[in-house]
Formats: sequence, structure tokens, C-alpha cells
Amino acid sequence: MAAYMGSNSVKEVLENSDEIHFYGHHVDDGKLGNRMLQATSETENDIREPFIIGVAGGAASGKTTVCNMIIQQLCDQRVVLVNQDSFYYDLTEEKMNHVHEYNFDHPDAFDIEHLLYCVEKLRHGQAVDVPNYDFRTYKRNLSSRKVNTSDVIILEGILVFHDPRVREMMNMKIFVDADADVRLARRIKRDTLEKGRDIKTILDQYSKFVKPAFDDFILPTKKYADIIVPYSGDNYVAVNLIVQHIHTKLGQHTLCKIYPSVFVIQSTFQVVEHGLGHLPFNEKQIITPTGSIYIGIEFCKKLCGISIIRSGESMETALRECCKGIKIGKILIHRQGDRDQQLIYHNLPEDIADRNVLLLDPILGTGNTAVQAISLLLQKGVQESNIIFLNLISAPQGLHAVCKRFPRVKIVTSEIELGLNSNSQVVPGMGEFGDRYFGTNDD
Ligand SMILES: O=P(O)(O)OC[C@H]1O[C@H](OP(=O)(O)OP(=O)(O)O)[C@H](O)[C@@H]1O
Ligand SMILES: O=c1cc[nH]c(=O)[nH]1
Repeated sequence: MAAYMGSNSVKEVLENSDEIHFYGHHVDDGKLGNRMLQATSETENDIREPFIIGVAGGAASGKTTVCNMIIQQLCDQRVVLVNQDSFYYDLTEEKMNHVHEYNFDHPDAFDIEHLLYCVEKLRHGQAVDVPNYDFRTYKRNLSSRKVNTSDVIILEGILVFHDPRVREMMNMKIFVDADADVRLARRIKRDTLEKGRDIKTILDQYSKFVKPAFDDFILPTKKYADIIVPYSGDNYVAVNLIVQHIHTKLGQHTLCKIYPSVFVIQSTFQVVEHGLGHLPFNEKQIITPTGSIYIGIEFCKKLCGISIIRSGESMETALRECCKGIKIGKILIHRQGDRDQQLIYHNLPEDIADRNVLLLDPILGTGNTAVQAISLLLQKGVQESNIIFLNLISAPQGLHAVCKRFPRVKIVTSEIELGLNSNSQVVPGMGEFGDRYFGTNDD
């Protein structure tokens, strides 16, 4: 476990000091302090960004049905649907005169820069005006549609996976797959009814543009999909699985919105570094023994790590890699399922009240253990706002318990899971962490 929590990016330079922890970089290497601050704020922003889903697939493959089913099942969330069709370029008079020669299924038919601009704004919490494209006039209406940002943004369209910049903004990519004959039959029905087109025109357009564009541009983007949904009427199983995943991810968003003290770091590599990034520091310059100038940072206040025995000890190596010589204290709490915890042992730095405390425990289940440990730290005079709880897997129940009781304690975790089972184990989770890490399970 410690191996994947280790710090590769942060170099510790001053050793054997439990008073000063200075980690930095050579003067040529840029500004670590700035990088750390940037990393922290970027990650915080990421957490609050909407969940963006791309839904691609051939024309009339069932994308809209899948999107509607997702929207219906996410009824407790704010969802907005943005259709790539809204970003068709207006046809010029000349193109209008030869409209049957115009390829609406080619990537160049879309104003992708405008689409990118709109999604980028929504992603950063701003409302946008999305154009209203009229298929009868082949032009955007004068009035646009005001779209507010939401918890979930669904971006639907035949070619939404085509541009890598759009793809990169998506948290989940779904490709709706339907046989060519099914797509053609549905297209004929839809275009005659909804767009007032005649069958000959539809078939000409299909063989001339739609089919070649599907083969050349749309089908090749299927490989980018995280999920391929075979369209056969209403695919409830696939949509249920998708919605379940979104709910789990939104659970994180919701908890982070409720509790500004919770930070979810997408990679377990960065839990320790991110935690350190919350501490106040000053930039410091030193001359190394070889006479080079070295710029790093120095924490304003003394630090210590406190691990909750046993599992918290698995995080000590990572902490020591970042802060060599750091004082580490211990707390042992006997956990009995969901019942009261018993404090068995503690060994804390005498001057702990004057330190920032990084509390280490990879699992936050019911939260009882963490609440006991934090209560002990407060009894010893540690300021609540000087405690950062570093964690790998947390259950929503544990987060509620700690955040409600200690709103000023920061929690840095790498995953918020679904919940707890009847044995108070985190689910899906990883079972008994300590047994797995120390090899004391029966398997
Ligand atoms: O939030 P809670 O429901 O209180 O559970 C979390 C506690 O459970 C685990 O320890 P465990 O008791 O399994 O001991 P171990 O680390 O020694 O294996 C974990 O490391 C936490 O300390
Ligand atoms: O899932 C859990 C809950 C508490 N402790 C663990 O090790 N795992």
C-alpha cells in the first residue's frame, strides 16, 4: 500500500528536522510551492465540476432514447442535455441552393470551436447560450437557448467523440450501437415525420453521405467509448448500470458540496502531498553544499503525523518520504463494529498542541474511530483547524460523522464509496484493510 502512496514528485531536502520540513527543488526546476498551490486549487475545482457524459453513435441509433432514460433515472439530479446538432453551421445561400450536395454527417459541418467554448463554460459553472438550429431552414434561429450549468451535462451527437479536445472533457463516454438496417428504418420514419423530407431524398442522402460518414468518421470513434450500449428497444440493464455509476460519482460531488472540508483526490499517489498542500508555508531559499541555490518551501508551523494503529501505519512511509524526520505519534483504538470504540493506547508528541497534525488512517467507515482519535487530539490542545485527516477510502456515513462533529478538520481522501454493509465494512471497499496489508487474514 505504501508503495502506491509514495511521493515521487516531491523531493525532500532538509533532513533530520522535526522543526522544519522543507521540500523543494533546484532553482532551474520551476516553483514547487506554486505548483503545489496550483495542484491543490485545481483538484478542488475538479471536484466541483459537473459530470460530463458523451453519448455518440450513428444517426438514429437510439442515442436520444438512451439519454432520455438516463435523464429520467437521474431525476434527483440537475441534468442538462446539449445536442451537437445545435452547433451545425448555418448554410450559406450558395450551399442552400445545393443542399442535397451538403454533407451533414461530416465533422466539418459542425462549429466545434463554439461547442467547445460552451461546454468549457458549463464545466466551469457558467451559463451559456446554446444555438437553436432549425432543420427546415438549415439555419440557427435568432433566439438561442440559455443553458445553466448542472450536476450532469450530457453531450449527445453523432460525432461528439471525434475531436480529442471534446473527448478529454468527458468523464464518461457511451457509444450507442444499432445495426445499419435498424438505423436506416428509424431514420426514414423520423425524417419524414419530423423534418418533412421525402423518402427518395432520405435514401439518396443515406447512400451518398450518411453511410460513408458512419464508416469513415463515426464508427472509428467507437474505440473511445467506456461503454457500448447495444440498442434494442429500451436497454434498462445498461442504463441502470450507467446511472448507478453516475450516482456514485455524484455522491462525491454532493458530499464535497455539503462539506467544503472534504477533498477527493483522484489518485492515491497524491493524498499525502495534497494534505501537505493545505498547510501554510513560506518560500525559502538555501545554498546547497555544492554552492547551488535551491528554492523550496518551509512550513510556518511545526508538523507531526499521527497514525491510527494498525492501518494508519501503512501511510507513514509516504509521509516520511515527503517530510523526512517528521515526528510520528500513535493512537490505538479498539473497534467493535458499529458500537462504541475503546481508546487503548496513545503516544503523542508532548508539544502536539503547537503542531499541525496529519492524522493517518486509510479507512473511514462508520467514522467512530476517527471521531475518537480527533476528540483525543482536541483534548490534548490541538486546534481543530490544525488537523488534516489523510485517508484512502471513505464511506459517506464516516464523512457525515466526522464533518458534522468537526467541521474545521480537513479530510483528504481518494475515494468516497457507496456505503457500509451490515458488518460496518465499506462497500465496495476492500474488506479489512489491516488484515490485507499486514497479511493477517486467513486466505
Ligand atoms: O470508521 P470505523 O467504522 O471506525 O472504521 C475504521 C477503522 O477500521 C480500520 O481499523 P481496524 O479496526 O480494522 O484495525 P486495524 O487497522 O488494526 O486492522 C481502519 O483502519 C480504521 O481505523
Ligand atoms: O471496510 C472496512 C471498515 C473498517 N475497517 C476496514 O479495514 N475495512
